[in-house]
Amino acid sequence: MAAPRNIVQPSLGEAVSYSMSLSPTNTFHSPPPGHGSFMTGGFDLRAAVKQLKPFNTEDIKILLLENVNETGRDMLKGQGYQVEFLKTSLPEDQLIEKIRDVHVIGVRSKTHLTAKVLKEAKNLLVIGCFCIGTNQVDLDYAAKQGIAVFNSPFANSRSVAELVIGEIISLARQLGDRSLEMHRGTWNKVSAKCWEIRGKTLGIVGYGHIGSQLSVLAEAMGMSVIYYDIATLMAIGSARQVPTLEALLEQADFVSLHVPETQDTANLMSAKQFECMKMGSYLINASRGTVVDIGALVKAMRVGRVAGAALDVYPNEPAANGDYFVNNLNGWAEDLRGLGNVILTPHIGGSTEEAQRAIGIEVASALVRYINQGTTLGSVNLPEVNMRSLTLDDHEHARVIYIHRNVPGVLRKVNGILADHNVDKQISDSKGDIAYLMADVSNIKTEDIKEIRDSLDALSSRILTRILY
Ligand SMILES: NC(=O)C1=CN([C@@H]2O[C@H](COP(=O)(O)OP(=O)(O)OC[C@H]3O[C@@H](n4cnc5c(N)ncnc54)[C@H](O)[C@@H]3O)[C@@H](O)[C@H]2O)C=CC1
Ligand SMILES: O=C(O)C(=O)COP(=O)(O)O
Repeated sequence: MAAPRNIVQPSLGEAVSYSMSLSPTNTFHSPPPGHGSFMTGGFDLRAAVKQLKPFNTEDIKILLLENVNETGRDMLKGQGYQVEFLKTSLPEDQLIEKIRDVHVIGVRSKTHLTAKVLKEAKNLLVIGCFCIGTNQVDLDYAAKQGIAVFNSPFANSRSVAELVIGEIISLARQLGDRSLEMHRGTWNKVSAKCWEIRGKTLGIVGYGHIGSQLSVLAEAMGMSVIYYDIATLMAIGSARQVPTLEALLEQADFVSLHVPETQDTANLMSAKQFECMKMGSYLINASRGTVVDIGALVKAMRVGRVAGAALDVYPNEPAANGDYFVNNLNGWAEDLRGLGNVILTPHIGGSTEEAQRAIGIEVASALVRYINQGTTLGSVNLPEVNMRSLTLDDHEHARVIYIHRNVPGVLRKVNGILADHNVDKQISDSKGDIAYLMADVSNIKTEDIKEIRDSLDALSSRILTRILY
């Protein structure tokens, strides 16, 4: 395990603690519980974050990859941070080179922040996933380094659900093929094996944010909805949960996958599962490429078990736009391209103006709150800790943040260090092996801050110490 770290000023190349002063004009108030949206219960997070204006924000270096929306970019730049923006992801060697220098990185689904990459990120405080999925980040490793990870849990769910509705109709009517034929100059008017979707059964695998949203839209189109999920979940409308994946596959005319990428969902749809599907049924995958065994899908289509498929996601997606589908997918790409009624899209499920704008605001807001206030609300890998804002009209206040291993006796030691100071408020929580403590201390002198920091740094439980003042 890498040595514990303070926040390092990268230009110095040596480990020095990072401190941040907060402007007396700061009027930010922490959001109420029920986070997750930038507008929560009448609380306008965008307006609140706008008012945050800490000193020295220009010391914070941020790298934004994969064309993060300008709403997010603008919000971060508005804080005074140094923001470098790239439209694409980066190959691993270039990513490692760049990540060494930054305090914050913003990515989408293509950038793999593995333990190997994060090991080099000595200054990294926080990762923003400007998307739903967080499978591209080694969340455990990040937590063990005291690096918080935030995402946007549902800002693009509707966009994905709408795309799937479009694909269900497109597959049922063979729209992709008819359009391609017309582009090539061929008029081919057919009705054989073209269907209405009204009255057909949609089987949704994974009934979370996207699956349940899709359920509502599909019922409105006259479909019957069944779903399979590892959790027992409340059915929306007239939808019905079925006990097994096989039960769903045996009944559904259309199967749509909405599970996360996990060990359990790898090749969830393989030869055995395709055999359970109804003859002439359809498959849609807008979840993750690893969920479907492409070779097995091709074979199931060749024997007519699957009459059409729409794929938005693939194993090993490329870092940038360009040639991809040649000699890819373990050699199955050519087969897939040669099949009729297959809709192939380049991972565009969440790519709408609405979704990207909302994600930009939501994730950038979480980053600003974390950088400036230490608030972990919405973090996917650290305990969620929220404390009302620092008292900002008095410079003799400091916020102590101590991320540590969750072992016995830490609070006694930390409170021993803080014992002679005036602790206004304090909160601590843990998630597995990692614990997060915040304490606001008043009437404190600069030399006291250094002493507190040095003492906390000396504790064997320490992962990361930050002091904001
Ligand atoms: N194509 C695209 O552009 C997009 C793709 N996605 C993908 O869609 C996935 C789902 O997104 P959400 O609905 O927001 O996630 P969610 O977390 O709200 O729902 C996922 C559901 O899958 C269930 N699940 C997990 N493992 C399962 C298994 N082995 N079998 C059956 N059910 C299982 C969970 O219990 C949960 O109810 C994301 O993880 C992401 O990978 C998300 C957004 C855009
Ligand atoms: O939100 C997600 O998980 C997605 O799959 C969308 O990814 P993207 O932001 O388009 O790289």
